[in-house]
Amino acid sequence: MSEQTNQPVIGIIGGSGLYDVDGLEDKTWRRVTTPWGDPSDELLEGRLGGVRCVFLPRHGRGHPLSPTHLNYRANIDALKRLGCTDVISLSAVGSLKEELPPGHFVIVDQFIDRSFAREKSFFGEGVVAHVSMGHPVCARLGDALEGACRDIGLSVTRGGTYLVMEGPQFSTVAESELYRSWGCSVIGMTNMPEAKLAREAELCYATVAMVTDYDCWHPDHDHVTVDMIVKVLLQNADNARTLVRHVVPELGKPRGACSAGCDHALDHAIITAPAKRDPALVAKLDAVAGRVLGK
Ligand SMILES: CSC[C@H]1O[C@H](OP(=O)(O)O)[C@H](O)[C@@H]1O
Ligand SMILES: Nc1ncnc2[nH]cnc12
Repeated sequence: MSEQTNQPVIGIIGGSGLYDVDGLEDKTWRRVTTPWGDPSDELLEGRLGGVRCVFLPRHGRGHPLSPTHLNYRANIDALKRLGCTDVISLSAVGSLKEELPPGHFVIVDQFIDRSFAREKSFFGEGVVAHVSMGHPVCARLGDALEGACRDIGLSVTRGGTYLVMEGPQFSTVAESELYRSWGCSVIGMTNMPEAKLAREAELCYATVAMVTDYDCWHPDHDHVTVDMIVKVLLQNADNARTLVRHVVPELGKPRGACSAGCDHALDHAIITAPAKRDPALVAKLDAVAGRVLGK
């Protein structure tokens, strides 16, 4: 029999417009410190349908943090440190395809990372690791999210590529058209390096990309503005909260090891010989890689 994850714990990262979740029992905001610095905010712990979950507002409550200035490593470490096994990313995105209108949800399955001003790995000098990113999204989580969206009647597409831009400015028309020519479905500023770090931390990760606008390429729609995004976000955020209430009890059922292998991503990733490892970095990796490095 496969290894049991007896008690899955569901992490939820709320993006723009999502600074809390409702329906949580026994909830407390908890400050978490990590070796990588401070996460975006306190983390909200509680239970949904008896399942433990942990919510983190990606940009902090009141949205003080821009995509470039998020401490992605601290956010993922904090979720792992609190015992999360699965992470759902809820993110506002622009649409790069006609058939993905505002209000539509996309369970993306690929990313193109064009961010460039961020710390992208927990590893480095003293402990070098290369994890596989061929399939950056946990298909098991994606299945559950797709099923839950359909159950509650949301308009959803399974699969698609999320282009991660650095921002904070929105794209030029030439950039938007370039990403369209690459076949990308949606554009946003936050899901990388988040997904890479989740993989390094052996967390199952999947994104619900919630379309707010048509970016700037569509001849019949105004170019994206924050005002435009916020208007659509309110409805998207309500739908996302319903989705969370629906999917968390499902994901919290006891299960075997992740069928997609996310929880063993470090099995063959670390190349630095034990004798050459930097003890200070090994210590910082206690939550993220304690399973393979020893606590
Ligand atoms: C406020 S609109 C632009 C902002 O919204 C998205 O963030 P998130 O993924 O956290 O919802 C987008 O990536 C930008 O950061
Ligand atoms: N058009 C867009 N570009 C980048 N990030 C976004 N988030 C929401 N809409 C966006």
